[in-house]
Amino acid sequence: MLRIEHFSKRYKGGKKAVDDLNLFVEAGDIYGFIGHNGAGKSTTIKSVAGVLEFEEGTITIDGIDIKENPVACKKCMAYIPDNPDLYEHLTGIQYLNFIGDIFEVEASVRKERIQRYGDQFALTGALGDPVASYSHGMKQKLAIISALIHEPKLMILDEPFVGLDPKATLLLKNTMHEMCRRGAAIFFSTHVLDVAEKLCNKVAIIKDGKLVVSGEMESILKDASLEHLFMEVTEHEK
Ligand SMILES: Nc1ncnc2c1ncn2[C@@H]1O[C@H](COP(=O)(O)OP(=O)(O)OP(=O)(O)O)[C@@H](O)[C@H]1O
Repeated sequence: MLRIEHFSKRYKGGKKAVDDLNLFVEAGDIYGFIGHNGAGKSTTIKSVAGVLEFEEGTITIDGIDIKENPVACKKCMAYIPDNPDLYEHLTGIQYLNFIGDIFEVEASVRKERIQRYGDQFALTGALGDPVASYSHGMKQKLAIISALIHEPKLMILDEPFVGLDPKATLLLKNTMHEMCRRGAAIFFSTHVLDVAEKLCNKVAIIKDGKLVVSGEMESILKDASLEHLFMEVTEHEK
């Protein structure tokens, strides 16, 4: 579903933020991406989402190259940044309809999904209010609902659990499972290692722009915890 091959990114005047990264996410995967602050997670995620240019390597989504055909890639994925920049002057429902228009989701299908996800995430009552009046968690929920409107094959999320209340956290986890059961794939960054350990079937650890561990959670961890492994590889490995 997502193939990142020999991907490197250098910001102007800086060292490589990501260096020769190879990572493969398959349909049905919930793939966690972890690393210290500044390790290169957001840089990778933004490049996959097609919002950051890069010079080295290839990224394909469902077999489509993000550089060659960014629009086709964006049609089959959803990206939720760590701090969603929503249109504050719109109401929640206007925003969802705007996203529905962009992704050409048919009106009756859209209505049903907005109702279902709005109810699930307890946001239906606030959809008539301007986004500017939402709390951080409400904006996160709106961004999640907008991502689900077109049933993406790949969902990419940067720190999705920050700011969500326990109920919304559980709902998001359930939604991720549900998406994967119908053959979609999820790739997300997080600092919450116990959530990643329980939720993900695969994990990758990045350190100073380089991948240090990746693969099936069970075979990587053996009897250790993800926290233990993370500390071991990020503190000791050069
Ligand atoms: N716009 C930018 N211009 C220059 N350097 C940048 C820019 N964005 C990120 N960097 C640098 O690239 C490296 C990787 O940053 P990135 O944001 O990808 O890390 P991260 O793993 O997402 O960190 P965090 O967990 O703090 O969000 C860091 O050294 C950072 O300083």
